[in-house]
Amino acid sequence: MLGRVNHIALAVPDLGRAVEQYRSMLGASVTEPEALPEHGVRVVFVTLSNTKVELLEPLGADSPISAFLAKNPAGGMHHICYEVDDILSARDSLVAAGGRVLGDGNPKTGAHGKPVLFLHPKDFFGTLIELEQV
Ligand SMILES: CC[C@@H](C(=O)O)C(=O)SCCNC(=O)CCNC(=O)[C@H](O)C(C)(C)COP(=O)(O)OP(=O)(O)OC[C@H]1O[C@@H](n2cnc3c(N)ncnc32)[C@H](O)[C@@H]1OP(=O)(O)O
Ligand SMILES: [Co+2]
Repeated sequence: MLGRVNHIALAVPDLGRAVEQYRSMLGASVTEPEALPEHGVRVVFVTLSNTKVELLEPLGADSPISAFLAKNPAGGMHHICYEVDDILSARDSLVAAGGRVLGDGNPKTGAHGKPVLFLHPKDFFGTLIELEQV
């Protein structure tokens, strides 16, 4: 079912400071910030030769990353995103195996304009998983 690692996401308390730090201290190539109200985040991507690092800052009162940042005020690793060929078939086989798909179970359009779903971290050893159809 799983393909490549599409991205690893870090929740950060201050996106501007995180971008500056990645650029100045690590010499990283970082995309311009984008607000994604449907996901409750502002996001940039650090582009690497083999994958991407997604930096996330809360957007709006109901951001899904606010509780995580309250528990981890300095920021931290928030999720890992795996690519799948067919997200609906991946969802259906996960649910049949007893996995929990978050939200209403229907894919949303993610940061790359592709369908995404999230899987409960308690089903995967404390790691939130995002699936992205490529
Ligand atoms: C940019 C768009 C898109 C993309 O295309 O890449 C994105 O990546 S958007 C990223 C943000 N969106 C999401 O995270 C959506 C899915 N997330 C959720 O539905 C919720 O955040 C959650 C995972 C269900 C947690 O909900 P919350 O209300 O925060 O519940 P709790 O705080 O009670 O947490 C329950 C339990 O789970 C632990 N937890 C929470 N978040 C994580 C995490 N990221 N990694 C590991 N564990 C996590 C939390 O600590 C609680 O555990 P206990 O304290 O032991 O009960
Ligand atoms: Co993501």
